[in-house]
Amino acid sequence: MTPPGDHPTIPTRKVGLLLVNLGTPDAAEAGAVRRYLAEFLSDPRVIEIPRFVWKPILHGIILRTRPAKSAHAYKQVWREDGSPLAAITREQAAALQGAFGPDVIVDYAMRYGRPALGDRLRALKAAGCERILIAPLYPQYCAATTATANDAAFAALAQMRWQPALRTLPPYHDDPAYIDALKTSVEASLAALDFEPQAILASFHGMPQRTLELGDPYHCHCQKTARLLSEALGRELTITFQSRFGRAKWLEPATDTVLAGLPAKGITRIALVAPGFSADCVETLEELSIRGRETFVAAGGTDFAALPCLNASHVGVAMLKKILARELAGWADAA
Ligand SMILES: C=CC1=C(C)c2cc3[nH]c(cc4nc(cc5[nH]c(cc1n2)c(C)c5CCC(=O)O)C(CCC(=O)O)=C4C)c(C)c3C=C
Ligand SMILES: [Fe+2]
Ligand SMILES: [Fe+2]
Repeated sequence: MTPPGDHPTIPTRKVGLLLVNLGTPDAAEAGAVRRYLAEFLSDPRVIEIPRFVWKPILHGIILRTRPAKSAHAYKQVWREDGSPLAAITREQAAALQGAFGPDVIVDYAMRYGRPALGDRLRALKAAGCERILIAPLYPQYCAATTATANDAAFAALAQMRWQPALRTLPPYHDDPAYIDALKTSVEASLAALDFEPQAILASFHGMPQRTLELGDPYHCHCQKTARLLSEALGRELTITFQSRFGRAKWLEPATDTVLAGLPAKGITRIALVAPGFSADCVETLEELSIRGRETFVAAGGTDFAALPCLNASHVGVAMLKKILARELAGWADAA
């Protein structure tokens, strides 16, 4: 039977896989950084204080002072193809295209900035995806990252008459495939160094201490990843938390404080790994690799190496393929 003229077109059935990362400015310029920070830091999942207290601070102080400082940081790590975080996430999506068979369309989005999560979700739906796996690429669950990415996906669905079925990637902080990929990557990076580190630091993005008390599992997930990675490597790891923001108490010990204190304890040769970041970004390339090194050397350190994240490396992509294939089970078989 021919459908009536106003009947919606029904595209071929597909499955969508949307990789999601935090977000990043469109350019390493104060204006673009201000737009990005305004969106990011207005998210109540990120800043958990009453809006009437936070808004004047954000608009009266932070957005007047921070963009220029952050733009300077972004300028130092910016690539020809854009922000490292967006460029690497794009590479990860490209490397996974076709990995789950011809009926799975792989795309990527940013929670803040572009490509916008809602836009890419609607594009997958328009391409015929009746089932979509949202994959926030955060190994350790955190309300400020994982939950807000999922919130944005559900908010986009709330606007749809004909919704796709949705799955979300659970945290993978203790997944053997993830720990194994980290171990392989860290061992290869260590083998390429021209010095023998006396200590390895595992630096995770920090969070306000209060979020731990409110029940966020992030701190425990970081501890477990570090313990499992340390066991896999057969050597001790010192866990630290970086990127402190604002005046509240954040998780400790702080990466910069530890870096400044190690040489006085006779530790002058170190390697630093950032297992919580699935892609290198301003927080690893500028805060750790550039400023972290400066802090360590100024305190008397002699040898410093910030190891690369898993990124779109062979082991990194193989790990993503494994954990994503499991979440796509019943929807699509890995090719
Ligand atoms: C209160 C502020 C912040 C919280 C909470 C927070 C949590 C959090 N962030 C990441 C991962 C990333 N953060 C990145 C940048 C970044 N983070 C904050 C603040 C908070 N993050 C700011 C202000 C910025 C921007 C950079 C700057 O101005 O210093 C990035 C990199 C983005 C990029 O463009 O490269 C990532 C990735 C996690 C995992 C997390 C909670 C666990
Ligand atoms: Fe952050
Ligand atoms: Fe930072």
